Amino acid sequence: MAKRSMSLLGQWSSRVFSIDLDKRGALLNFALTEKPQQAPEKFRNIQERCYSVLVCGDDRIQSARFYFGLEDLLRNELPAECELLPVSSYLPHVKDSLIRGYFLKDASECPSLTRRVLGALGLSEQVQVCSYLRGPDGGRWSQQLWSGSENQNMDVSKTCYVVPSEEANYHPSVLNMENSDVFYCRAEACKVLQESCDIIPESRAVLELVGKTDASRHSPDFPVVVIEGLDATGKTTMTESLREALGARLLRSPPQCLSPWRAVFDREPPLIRRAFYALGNYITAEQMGKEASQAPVIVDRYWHSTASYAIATAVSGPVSSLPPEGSPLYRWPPDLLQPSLVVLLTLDPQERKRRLEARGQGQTDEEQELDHNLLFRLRVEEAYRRVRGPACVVVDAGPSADKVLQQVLLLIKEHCRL
Ligand SMILES: Nc1ncnc2c1ncn2[C@@H]1O[C@H](COP(=O)(O)OP(=O)(O)OP(=O)(O)O)[C@@H](O)[C@H]1O
Ligand SMILES: Nc1ccn([C@@H]2O[C@H](COP(=O)(O)O)[C@@H](O)[C@H]2O)c(=O)n1
Repeated sequence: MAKRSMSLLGQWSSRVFSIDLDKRGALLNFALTEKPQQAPEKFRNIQERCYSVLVCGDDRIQSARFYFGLEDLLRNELPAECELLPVSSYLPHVKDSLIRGYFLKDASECPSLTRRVLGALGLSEQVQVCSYLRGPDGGRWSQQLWSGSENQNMDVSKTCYVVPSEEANYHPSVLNMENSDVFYCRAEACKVLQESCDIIPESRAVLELVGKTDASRHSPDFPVVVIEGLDATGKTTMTESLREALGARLLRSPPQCLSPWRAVFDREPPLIRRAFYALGNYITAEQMGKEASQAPVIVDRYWHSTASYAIATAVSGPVSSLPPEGSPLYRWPPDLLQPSLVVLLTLDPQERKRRLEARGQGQTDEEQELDHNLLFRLRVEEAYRRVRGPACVVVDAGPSADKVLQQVLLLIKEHCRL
């Protein structure tokens, strides 16, 4: 079978498959071998009819969009008794080797419907379907790669056996984060939007706004202070108070000029959405450079937000599934202007919820996720603390607005020449 995706799949039998059993970090890992083997103990209670659907087309924009819509597509087409679990397949320690998809446990009365749906999917350029069979003794599990023919024939030459695999000491998504979730230079983020111009015409308008000058080495005359934090931690209150107290200019990232297109990019998969926010920082940086030649500048969100949300969303589970502290994934993009000080406002979750409710505004999907998923909130906050260049200074935003303001003013006095 000469499916174009085989180049991406690499050596089939060297791959590890990692099934995300829940959002709490329970990963079931298995590898493949060409010799028949007993199945891992953990697989004994998985029912007979299982499949994996991996998205592995060569066009990264199309693949990202296809994967983004795949869960809905499968839920709409498959019998309701099919359980869907996110699955990643990767070559251990090989950067950019990760392929995503879904692992499917079919408990329906109608196996032929499931096979028909998967057979049709397998014809697509973007998808690789496998089924898993229990051997006659019940102990062996084999994986068959589908040939992609209309009859859902299996390519028997691609049969492999499932064996347990060691748990990786980081989440598999870490392998593909650079230039998929986090962009460490303007050119890489621009490339994504350039590649998406045909399907997202708004990309052109964004690219036109991104300047080309490298202001990173220019040291502004006045201090630039960034205020970061989860939603409702008091960033707006703080940035407006600081503007008044210091006679400062107030900027935000993403900048106002991107507002008309933000909702469009918020509906796109991480690859495109994160590239948009990365570019927002470069536009804000240009504004910072100009404004800081005349007065102090206060910025509501900047690089720490972009990197932390992206990293924390790409992995699942507890804080330990984040890239380890000191990982280059927490570095500052060398071509992005560095602020003089970054303050991270933190808040007890209950108080944050109380303030959100008191404010009574609608929540974005990601805000709702923060509410429902304490682990996600913890990951974002920990990622904030790990980003370097400069590292953030953590301030408890629990006390009264005036007390928190006084504390931040003190920090500005300590860290910046005014
Ligand atoms: N120190 C404080 N004590 C009590 N309430 C506060 C304090 N700071 C801000 N608030 C209130 O909490 C709510 C959220 O604050 P604010 O809008 O400044 O947060 P934010 O971080 O900018 O939120 P978002 O990122 O969602 O826009 C507002 O109603 C604000 O008046
Ligand atoms: N510099 C930034 C700013 C924001 N984001 C993303 O936007 C969401 C939060 O924005 P709010 O307007 O609600 O404060 C957050 O989910 C981030 O994903 C970003 O990436 N970079």
